[in-house]
Amino acid sequence: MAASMQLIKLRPFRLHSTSVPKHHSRPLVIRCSATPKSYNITLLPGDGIGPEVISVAKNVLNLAGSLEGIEFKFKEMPMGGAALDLTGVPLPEETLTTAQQSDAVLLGAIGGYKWDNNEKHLKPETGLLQLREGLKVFANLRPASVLPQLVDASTLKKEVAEGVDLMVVRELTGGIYFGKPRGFGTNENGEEIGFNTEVYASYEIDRIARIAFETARKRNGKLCSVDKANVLEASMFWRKRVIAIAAEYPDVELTHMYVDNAAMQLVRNPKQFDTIVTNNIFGDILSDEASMITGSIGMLPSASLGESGPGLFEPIHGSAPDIAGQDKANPLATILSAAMLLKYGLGEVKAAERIELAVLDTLNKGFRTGDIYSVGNKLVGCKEMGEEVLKSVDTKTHASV
Ligand SMILES: NC(=O)C1=CN([C@@H]2O[C@H](COP(=O)(O)OP(=O)(O)OC[C@H]3O[C@@H](n4cnc5c(N)ncnc54)[C@H](O)[C@@H]3O)[C@@H](O)[C@H]2O)C=CC1
Ligand SMILES: CC(C)CC(=O)C(=O)O
Ligand SMILES: [Mg+2]
Repeated sequence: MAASMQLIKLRPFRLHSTSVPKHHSRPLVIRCSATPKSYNITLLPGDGIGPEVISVAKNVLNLAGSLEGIEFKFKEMPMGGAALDLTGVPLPEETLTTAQQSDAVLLGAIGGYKWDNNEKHLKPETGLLQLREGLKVFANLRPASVLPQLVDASTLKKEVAEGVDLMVVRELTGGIYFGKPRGFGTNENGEEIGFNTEVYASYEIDRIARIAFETARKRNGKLCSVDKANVLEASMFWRKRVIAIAAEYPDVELTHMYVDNAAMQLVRNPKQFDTIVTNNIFGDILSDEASMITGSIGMLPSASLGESGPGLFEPIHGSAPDIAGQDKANPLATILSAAMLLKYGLGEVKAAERIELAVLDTLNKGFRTGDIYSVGNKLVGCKEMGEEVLKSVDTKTHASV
């Protein structure tokens, strides 16, 4: 297989400042690799399948690193429901401080049935929002590409799915998930209500728009901004700011689409899209939708980056309580998140590519977890999939895949 078939079609970059220079033609490179290389990684396994996929991804990260002369010091901290049970809060101060002081953070997933319906208490999900806010990781990159090995796992017809290669750039620390006022109350008729607020300031839109334009420029120069500017003032403002920032990127073709149409177009003709930029909630929803084009939500990794400090890397899926503890989870999304950690978080591109190639090799050999299984392949569990990827990390190089 050609070495050019990258899982993640974007050169590494680090988000430097809100004022990215005009017509920036070089990748915003991270740190130079100095020897000996040692990195502190905070591991946040969380809940449900989180610990299962983190345990596998940690081993893969460790091996890929060691083969490239990199040492990792891992520190595992409680987060989400596990932390709520242990400490009474979903993001203990020590967890946040450890994460902030590390070189990168790898998260499994949080949440589950056990903590549903506890309106009075903090939810595991509150901890995740606090973590993203605490790390100031406003830019969430969610690549979604259909691998040739998994075309038959896509929910779409072969000819529609083949070759899909998208990047969703999701704003991660603003919008309705963070807007105030929020809460429960009563309306003027005395009826109970729940309410949230969608609010975006210009600096929040400008900085994510610049990241999206930079991303599109490094890919194929096409950016689609998804909003609901026909109805929502926050979206009208979003569109106005994206258009203003577009003046800095005359080489990038900008289009706009309403989110309802985008949801439909994604499954009608996904190849019309390359880079999509959108707000927190629309990006959350559209990336889950895009995952099924690629075969499974168990395949999609993500990188959340800020202007400085450690990045947060996590699969886009949740804690999957329906399959937790059964060794059924697909660990590839988390393994690929570890590759993104190496590439975008640490600038360790070679080690990242080792992981990407190992994933492709494992799929080439026919290993499949249940979510991406098709007849003729070998059905494996989370652990065995991890072991197979480990074997491939050990043996595969660019030349041999
Ligand atoms: N970043 C995070 O930690 C996230 C946490 N959540 C939380 O996770 C809990 C469950 O949420 P759901 O809506 O059920 O979403 P989910 O993503 O956990 O699961 C949705 C469906 O996808 C399947 N699935 C997810 N990951 C998989 C994997 N790696 N391999 C195979 N199948 C997989 C699940 O079995 C389930 O059928 C909730 O408490 C939710 O708030 C949801 C999304 C993100
Ligand atoms: C669990 C939520 C806080 C967010 C979510 O679903 C996501 O980021 O994908
Ligand atoms: Mg989500």
